[in-house]
Amino acid sequence: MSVPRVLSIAGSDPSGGAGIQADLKAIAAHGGYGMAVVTALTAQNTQGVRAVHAPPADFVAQQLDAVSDDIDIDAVKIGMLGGARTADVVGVWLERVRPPVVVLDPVMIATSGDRLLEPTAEAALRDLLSLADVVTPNIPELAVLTGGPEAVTWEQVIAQAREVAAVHDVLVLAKGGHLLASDTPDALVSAHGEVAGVNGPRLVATSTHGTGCSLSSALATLRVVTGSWPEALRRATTWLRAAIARGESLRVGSRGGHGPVDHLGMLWDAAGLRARALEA
Ligand SMILES: Nc1ncnc2c1ncn2[C@@H]1O[C@H](COP(=O)(O)OP(=O)(O)O)[C@@H](O)[C@H]1O
Ligand SMILES: Cc1ncc(COP(=O)(O)OP(=O)(O)O)c(N)n1
Repeated sequence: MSVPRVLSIAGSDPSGGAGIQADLKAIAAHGGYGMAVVTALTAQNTQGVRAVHAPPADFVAQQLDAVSDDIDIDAVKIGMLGGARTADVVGVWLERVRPPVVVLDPVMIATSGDRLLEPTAEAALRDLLSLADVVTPNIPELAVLTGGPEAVTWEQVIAQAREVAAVHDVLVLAKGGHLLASDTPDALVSAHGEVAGVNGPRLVATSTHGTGCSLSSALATLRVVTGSWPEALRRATTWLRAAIARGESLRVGSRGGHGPVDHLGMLWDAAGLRARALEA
C-alpha cells in the first residue's frame, strides 16, 4: 500500500490545534504524507482569533502550482479560504488539476465566534461546493449555506444537509457537534438521504479546538487508504473521539481556552514510545 499524498489548503493556527497544523497532524496520524498551501496567517490561540493576515491570492496560486507541478496529489482537504479571490484561485486550480479526492470544510466562523471568511466571500465559497466530493459544514455553516435557521434537532441537520447535497450535487457530512444533545451523531448525506452514519455519547471535554479541521483531513486521508467513504467516516470518527478524550493530557488551553485534540498520542502509546521519549 503506498503512502497517501494529501494536500491541505488552509489557514495557519500558530497555537497548533486547528488549520494546517491540525491537518498535517491528522494526515500523519493516518499514515499520509502531508503538504500545506497556506491561505491565511491567523494570530490565534485556544481562546480566540486576534488577527488575520492573508497573502495575495496570486501567491496562493503560486503555492498550488509549485506543489501540483511536481507531486501527484492523492487527496485535497480545503479549509479556511479567507476571501473571495483566494476561493476563486482554488476553484480554477481544482478544475485544472482534478485531484482524485476533494474534501471541503467550508470554514466561516471559529467556535470562538471570530470570522474566518469575509462575508463577501460566501458566494465564491458556494461556487466551490460542486467541485468537492464531500463538504463538511458544522451547524452554523449549514444555516448559512441553506439560508435557513440554525438546526436544533438532528432531523433538521439532515434536512439541511440533503438540501445542500441536492443543490450542489455533492455528498455532505452532517455533524452533530454543535447540538445540545447527549450524543454526537455524524452522517454522510446525499440528496436522497443518509449514505452512512455514526454516533456516540458526547464526551465531557474542553479539548475540541480544531475538531472540524482534524476530522476533514482524516476523512480525506482515510478515503485514499480504504477506498470507501463509509469506512473512512467510521475510522475517522473513532480516531477523533479517542483524540478528544486524551486532549487534556497535552496541557494546552488550560488557561480557560478550548484545547486541541491529541492527534498522535495513540500512535506513540501503541508503539510504547511516548513513555520512553519522556524518560530519555
Ligand atoms: N464533545 C464531543 N464529544 C464527541 N465528539 C465531538 C464533541 N464535540 C465535537 N465532536 C465531533 O467533532 C467533529 C466536529 O464536529 P463539529 O463540532 O460539529 O464541527 P466544527 O469543529 O467544524 O465546528 C464531529 O465528528 C463531532 O461529532
Ligand atoms: C486557521 C483556522 N482554520 C480553521 C479554524 C476552525 O477550526 P474548526 O476545526 O472548524 O473548529 P474550531 O477550532 O473553531 O472549533 C480555525 N480556528 N483556524
